[in-house]
Amino acid sequence: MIQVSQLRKSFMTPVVREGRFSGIRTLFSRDYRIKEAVRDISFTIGKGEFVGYIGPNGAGKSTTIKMLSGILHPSSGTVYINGDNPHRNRRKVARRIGVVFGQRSQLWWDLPVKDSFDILAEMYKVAPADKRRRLWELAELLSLEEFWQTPVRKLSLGQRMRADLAAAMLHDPDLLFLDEPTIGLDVTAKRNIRQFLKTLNLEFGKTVLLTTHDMDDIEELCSRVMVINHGALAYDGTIDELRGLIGLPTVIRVTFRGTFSVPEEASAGLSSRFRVTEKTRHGVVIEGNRQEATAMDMLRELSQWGDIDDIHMEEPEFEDVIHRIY
Ligand SMILES: Nc1ncnc2c1ncn2[C@@H]1O[C@H](COP(=O)(O)OP(=O)(O)OP(=O)(O)O)[C@@H](O)[C@H]1O
Repeated sequence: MIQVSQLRKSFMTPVVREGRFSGIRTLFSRDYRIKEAVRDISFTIGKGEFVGYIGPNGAGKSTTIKMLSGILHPSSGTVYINGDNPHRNRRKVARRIGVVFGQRSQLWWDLPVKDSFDILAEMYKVAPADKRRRLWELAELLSLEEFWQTPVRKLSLGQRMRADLAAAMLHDPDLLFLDEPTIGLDVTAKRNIRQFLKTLNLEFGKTVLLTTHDMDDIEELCSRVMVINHGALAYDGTIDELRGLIGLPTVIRVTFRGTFSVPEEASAGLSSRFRVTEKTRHGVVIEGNRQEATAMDMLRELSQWGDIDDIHMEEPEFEDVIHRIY
């Protein structure tokens, strides 16, 4: 569905002059600095995937999304959306994709929400019957009626985001690019948006590429995560594999029924599969790396120490994992 090969984008920015009349001198400067915002990125995304695209500020996420949606022209490399080049076949590709930039609205600021949808339906040539049906579905999923007649500038951030998401779906695209759709929202609003995105993906089979700084968005929604850092792809895989690669331990707390005995090599930290970090009268706490031993391996070994009564497992926080990469 999306094929990206050796994608690059460089920006030329004038070198900022210092001293008197620095603004004017910068404006007429012939010295430029090249900023490589995206460097040799390649990936493919299949139909129905929900992929998180994460990275620190300035890593190149928005620049990538702009190239995928045809807003920016790559310096080199190729992008194909369903076999089409989004820059050359911009109109055709635009019909297949929906884009939401959380920081900017695509709705008309002074018009009631309803009017923006009328304009968008015209622009995308959505047939009146389709428009009615989709608006009915979207209004149901995103509770649009409460602000249907309100000018966009008077909407709360959460309402504005719901309206923007609905607007992006009005022409029924199969692919959604979302750039920070939960930015600045409170917990309830975030939950509602995530629920909507889950429904789009699971029930309507939409493919989603999501950029966010909210790791809960990623954990809740994405089966795959791509990490971009300094313009280059640093990781592409599942969240669990990423946890394993980074090597932060999984913590397992076990209590035993009655007596139990910890083998000497485990007490001494000689077991290569995990370490015992705490021992009490009722049980132990162990830490293990899921790359070296699965949770089942660890539990199988623990069950030989005594009669297990209760188990509590804590995966490393995704946030901590991400800090290790950035
Ligand atoms: N039009 C532009 N002209 C010059 N430099 C730009 C332009 N757009 C982006 N950049 C630079 O390219 C780099 C990548 O920017 P981009 O907006 O893609 O990052 P991002 O990962 O989306 O960041 P954030 O998380 O802060 O939104 C940054 O250093 C940015 O300053």
